[in-house]
Amino acid sequence: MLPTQGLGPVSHWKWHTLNDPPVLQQVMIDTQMAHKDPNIMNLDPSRSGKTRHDDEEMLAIEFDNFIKEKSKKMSQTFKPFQITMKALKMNEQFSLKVLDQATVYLVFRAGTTNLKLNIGMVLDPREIVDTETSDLGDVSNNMDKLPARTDSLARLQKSIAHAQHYDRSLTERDRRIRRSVPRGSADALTAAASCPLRPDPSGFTTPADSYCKCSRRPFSGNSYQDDPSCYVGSFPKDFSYGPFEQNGDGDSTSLQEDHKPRILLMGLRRSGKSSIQKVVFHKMSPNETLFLESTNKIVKDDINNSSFVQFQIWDFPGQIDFFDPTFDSDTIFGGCGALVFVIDAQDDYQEALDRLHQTVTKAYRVNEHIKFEVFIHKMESQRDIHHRATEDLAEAGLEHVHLSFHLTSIYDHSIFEAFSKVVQKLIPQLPTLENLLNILISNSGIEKAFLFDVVSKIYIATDSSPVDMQSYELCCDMIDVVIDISCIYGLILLIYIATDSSPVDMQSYELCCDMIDVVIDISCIYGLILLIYIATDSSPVDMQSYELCCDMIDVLNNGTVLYLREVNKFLALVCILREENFQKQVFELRNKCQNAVAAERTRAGSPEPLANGAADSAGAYDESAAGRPLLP
Ligand SMILES: Nc1nc2c(ncn2[C@@H]2O[C@H](COP(=O)(O)OP(=O)(O)OP(=O)(O)O)[C@@H](O)[C@H]2O)c(=O)[nH]1
Repeated sequence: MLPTQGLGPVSHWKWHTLNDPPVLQQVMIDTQMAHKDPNIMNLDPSRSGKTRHDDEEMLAIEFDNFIKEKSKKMSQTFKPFQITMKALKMNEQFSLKVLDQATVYLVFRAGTTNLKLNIGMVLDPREIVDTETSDLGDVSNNMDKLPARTDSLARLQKSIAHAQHYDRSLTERDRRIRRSVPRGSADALTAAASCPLRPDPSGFTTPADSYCKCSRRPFSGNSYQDDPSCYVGSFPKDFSYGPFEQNGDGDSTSLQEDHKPRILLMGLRRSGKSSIQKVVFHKMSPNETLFLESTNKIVKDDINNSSFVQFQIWDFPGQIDFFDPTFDSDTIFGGCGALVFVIDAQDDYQEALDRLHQTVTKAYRVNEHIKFEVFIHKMESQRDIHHRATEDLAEAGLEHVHLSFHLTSIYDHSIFEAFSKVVQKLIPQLPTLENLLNILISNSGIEKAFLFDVVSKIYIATDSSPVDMQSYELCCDMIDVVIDISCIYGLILLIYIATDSSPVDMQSYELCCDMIDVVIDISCIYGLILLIYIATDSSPVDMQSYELCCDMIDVLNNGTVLYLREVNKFLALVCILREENFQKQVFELRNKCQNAVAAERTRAGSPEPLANGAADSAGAYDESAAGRPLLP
């Protein structure tokens, strides 16, 4: 407590047991007031301008007492005690009212203003050694104990932990963003943000122009030169395909005109067709699908905004009747690439199997090239369904018709995985893409590479190594994080750090700083690089991203790096690789960049940076960083 002039020298109340009156003690060592707030100091006019000189002898005595008191406290066993209610006037405005350990009111009264703050808490006596300097945030109390005794305590603990983490990360972010001395890397970031991925295809660029055009500010939507509508560097948050188009079943003109691959969603009523479509392509959360109304006409959805995923999905009503004369099976099945039949495995599926059989035979007669995909949806009893469905077809003489079965649920990533496979079969470039990814991983130490459609999170292609669900989920989570963060901050570059609660060590921190520099350097030349580097705990940018990252941490705490590179507005390459391989790649890439810059300068006949400051990639490239080892 800060005394006023009338009260005496610097002193504080010491309150050892709540049943004894607190004792006012003079403070010799100013432990609590290392950073004096001038505003508070001004409240005491008697001390203005004066500095208190410490009395060496008194300090020595107090220090000695302090040690003795501390050791006594440490050996002492605390016993729980009953508290008698107490009120204590501290000064003219403040008073304290103690009801029990958890209810201690600090009351402020000034005129008609009356404020009350509960500062009580139940402390764990085994952990409190020093009551003098403990801060509320420093001591653990009953609420910190895990596992929490009740759900509400658990929620409270989670919120507190989140809030503390959030607070720490904000401070950390602030510290990093508001550097007092501008650094080269900040300029590099500006330059990188304005750098197109590819040189101007028109060819009318000077050598100096060919890498960067930095007329744009980093946080605005940057564009490809060949596609002004494409953003580089930040996926918009409200990322989705165009409006959900609802054409009635009579719209046959547009059916014939449209040559995009068509995917039909069929199945019994309430099997989950519309939910699948909404969750995968319209970002609906699974819980919201509970409120979906039954579909009563064919709903056509154009998935056409993406560079690769261009098709239509037709969602059929569950009760569709193939024998109805208005059902034009030639038009419907004729232009169909894939037919996804959804079976609700939680329901009695005999009827669904009958309908599957009926649908496949009808469709096959019209179009032999249809890919038949069966989603065994909502559950795991796929074996029986699989067996009986193929048996039924064989009995009808259609044993050569191939059905691909997928176990799906909208409540996990399985529905995205299954849809990825459906879409991949419709992409003519798939073998080339797979080949390229195979070449990429065999030359780079990458363990798994996915080419993602970032909107739907279905993957267009992957290398030929098996896909495990966990890696796929990780990559999906990463896309979510990147979309969240890039749209909040418009940053093109991110080193994202998260792990368990182990302390941050300086070495990993410095390593991350180095990596930021390196990636900025590279992105100056190669355009956009988005990177999530999981290394240590710090700096989540927002709660949602933090939670997503937490999910990833469980898997990625063993030196694995997730790497995302935006290919264009809708496509991203996401790779999983070992940390040491990543270091190697980054290092090699950096050397290549350095050589490229040097070659470009020689070609331009200019030993100086190509253009000034942030407006030029070469200028922004920090050469002193090039020879610096990545690892401290
Ligand atoms: N448990 C579970 N429920 C799901 C899943 N997918 C969808 N559902 C639920 O199934 C119900 C029916 O979903 P819809 O998408 O309306 O089914 P539909 O096949 O389009 O139905 P119709 O339009 O009548 O043909 C909804 O309550 C969904 O929440 C899933 O994977 N698991």
